[in-house]
Amino acid sequence: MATIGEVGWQVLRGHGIDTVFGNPGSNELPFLAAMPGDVRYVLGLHEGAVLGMADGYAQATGGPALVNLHAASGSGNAMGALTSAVYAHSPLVLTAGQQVRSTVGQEVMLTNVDAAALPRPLVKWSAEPVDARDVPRSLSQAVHTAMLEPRGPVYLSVPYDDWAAEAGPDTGHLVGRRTASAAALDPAQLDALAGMLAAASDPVLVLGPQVDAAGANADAVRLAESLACPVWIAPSASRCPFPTRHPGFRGVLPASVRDVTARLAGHDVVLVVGAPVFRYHQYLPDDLLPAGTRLLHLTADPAEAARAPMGDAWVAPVGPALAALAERVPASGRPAQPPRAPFAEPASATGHVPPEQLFALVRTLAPADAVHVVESTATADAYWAQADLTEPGSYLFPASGGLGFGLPAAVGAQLAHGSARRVVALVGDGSANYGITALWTAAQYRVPVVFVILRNGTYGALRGFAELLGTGETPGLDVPGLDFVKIAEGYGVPAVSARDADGVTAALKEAFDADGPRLVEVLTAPGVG
Ligand SMILES: Cc1ncc(Cn2c(C)c(CCOP(=O)(O)OP(=O)(O)O)sc2=O)c(N)n1
Ligand SMILES: [Ca+2]
Repeated sequence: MATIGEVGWQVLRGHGIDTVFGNPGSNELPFLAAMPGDVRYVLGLHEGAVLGMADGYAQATGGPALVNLHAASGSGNAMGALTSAVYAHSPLVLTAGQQVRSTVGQEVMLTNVDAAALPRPLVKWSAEPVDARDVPRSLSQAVHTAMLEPRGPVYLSVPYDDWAAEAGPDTGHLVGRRTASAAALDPAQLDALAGMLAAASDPVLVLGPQVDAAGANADAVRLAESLACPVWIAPSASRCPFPTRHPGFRGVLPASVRDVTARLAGHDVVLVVGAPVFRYHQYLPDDLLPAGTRLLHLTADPAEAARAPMGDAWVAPVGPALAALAERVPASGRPAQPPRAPFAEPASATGHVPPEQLFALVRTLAPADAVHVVESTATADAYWAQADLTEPGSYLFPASGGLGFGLPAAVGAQLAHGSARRVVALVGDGSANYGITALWTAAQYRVPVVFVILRNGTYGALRGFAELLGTGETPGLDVPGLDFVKIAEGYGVPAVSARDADGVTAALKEAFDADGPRLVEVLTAPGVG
């Protein structure tokens, strides 16, 4: 008779899972011993990097992505990265090894106490099967739950003696099982939405990560062109759902009530698609909407619809809904949006490369369809001023703002894209440290990410918040003395440092020509310590 481990892996392989991101402990070894030979194990040196790699991989492939962590300590290390995965609706299947089932109650070493409670509320579902014979069905439930709308991470803790147990006779039904999210807006709902948009005198679209995750960017363009309206990306953008050089594109909405309301002023109808309403960040209170503005909200996530503080919401997968609205909404007759102004020539400096100049160099030197994984938190305006993103899946940012996403997610995304698309990571010298061990995985597996570290010697975004909050010069705002060339080389990634445009140009050209990972440290501020 087959073992639980053999059948469990048959269930996972039946879903096309051929890669595991992990960091093992003794509790995980029996699961890994049963792993089929055609499954790739990608080792990360810290579980935060493991989770971040899996998140980048899942967002690039559409998922599911399998993660294997070590009991409570490994799961705990991954929690920071999980705060982004849950808001990114990333379909991750987290598995964690548990001590021998009969010893858990006495809390022997490496017991994951109350394992299913540990990752909540950062997962859609969390469980530890009450009997070894339920492990294969629980694995099946985990994959289906992660992939059904709204997608999201799940967690399954499995006592390590379960894997050798004998599987029951009925597990064969699990391997071929398929589930699908079929809910959609009905014709009356679509007609009502299309009617409100067509009747609007000055509509505006606000698009979120679900649009890009659904690959519905082109339908968003069709709808925007029918309406001849401006288009914003929703605040705290974790993906880019609309071509940034399209005439209608206006940028990313700022992340405060006051500034969102100011940007929406004058519009009588706002259609938000595929984003929460809204992921504000800076606390600057004001009216939630301009007077006379109606907000319509379309999302796949019922929780986003329910918790929004204003507007009317419809819950359905956003891809089919956008396509249907693009079909239904007639040309408005308004003049098309004027072409975007050419890129501004960014300022240069002596002894360092200002961020906007760096982003302009990346735009001109990276492949046109490069995937940008960004985690440089004080340079967003400069980045979007120079962004030329067209394809779906071109941009990833930590969805919860929890740092440690950038370097690992870039490795995961590049593993997903293979030779089809290059991934460039644009990460601050503060953020880089939270996921730095991903450099080792990139080196060991020869994952050709181009890592660009923006070195300004400070937590720039916190300096911005200190100004906003009037907290002055608090401790913990500067990160001097970090040598990312030595750090990178210590993890096996060839690296150079550059402090002028010629140096950056030469380094990026070499990096994008390389068949392995490269790191380019760029001094982006004067007098960096
Ligand atoms: C895990 C974690 N720790 C701390 C923070 C707080 N934090 C920190 C420490 C930031 C500074 C990031 O500095 P950077 O060098 O990466 O980029 P900038 O210099 O461009 O801000 S932004 C921010 O929200 C966070 N978001 N996530
Ligand atoms: Ca910095």
